[in-house]
Amino acid sequence: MMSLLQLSNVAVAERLGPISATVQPGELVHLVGPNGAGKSTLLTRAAGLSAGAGQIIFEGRDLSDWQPTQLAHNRAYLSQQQMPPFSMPVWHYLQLHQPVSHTDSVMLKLVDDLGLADKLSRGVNQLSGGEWQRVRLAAVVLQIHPELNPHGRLLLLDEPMNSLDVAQQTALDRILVALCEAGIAVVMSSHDLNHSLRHAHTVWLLRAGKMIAQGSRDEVLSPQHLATAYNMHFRRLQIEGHSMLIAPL
Ligand SMILES: Nc1ncnc2c1ncn2[C@@H]1O[C@H](COP(=O)(O)OP(=O)(O)OP(=O)(O)O)[C@@H](O)[C@H]1O
Repeated sequence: MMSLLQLSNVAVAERLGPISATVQPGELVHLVGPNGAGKSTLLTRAAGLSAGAGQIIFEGRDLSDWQPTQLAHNRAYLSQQQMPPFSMPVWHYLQLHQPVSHTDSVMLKLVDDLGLADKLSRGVNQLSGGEWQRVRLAAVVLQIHPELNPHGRLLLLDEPMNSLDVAQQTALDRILVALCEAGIAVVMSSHDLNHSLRHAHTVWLLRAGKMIAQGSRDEVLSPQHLATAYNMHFRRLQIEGHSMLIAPL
């Protein structure tokens, strides 16, 4: 089977690489590693938003051959959170990002699932940090939503759980699971190792720009690999059928 996304010796100056990895349709990849490991650099490169060495094949075509407008139909990218430097109502911001021009039932359901129904007429610069993060998430999900866009394939998310409370994190988890079940691949960075240990299909562990382990969550999030990445000696326990990582004090 052809991979959806294939990274071959991808590198960015001395900050990242060489990284080789593949992503399959419907796969949920968690990108983990210490601050400065290169997670954001890898995501922007995979999104086609920065240049560097190596090759990226997306849907069978070299990423550098894609036009930006075409790419926007097939993949969506969420950068790390910044508060908006502009003002517009939430509903308008969301309409700008969805592939259909009318207010669609998919948008209304997503807005409801993310607890934004009573914020639609609020200005985007008058939201709390977590509310603005949920609006940004709704926008990128709409961009590639399988019910609105037949071309949507890939969602790249840089620390999507930032600023979300635990209920909102769970709501987002459900949305991501449903997207993966519909065949969308998700690659997201995260600092919550226990969340990755529970939800990721695949984990890529980066340290100092290098991929030090990639594979199933159980293999990659082992105390041995984590000691190499973080220089910390985690313990892994089984609690009510779930694996959990306990950090040393
Ligand atoms: N614009 C830039 N120019 C030069 N170096 C940069 C730039 N942005 C980031 N870096 C460096 O590249 C390396 C990787 O940074 P990156 O932001 O990709 O890490 P990260 O894993 O996403 O970190 P964090 O967990 O802190 O968000 C770091 O050493 C960082 O200092």
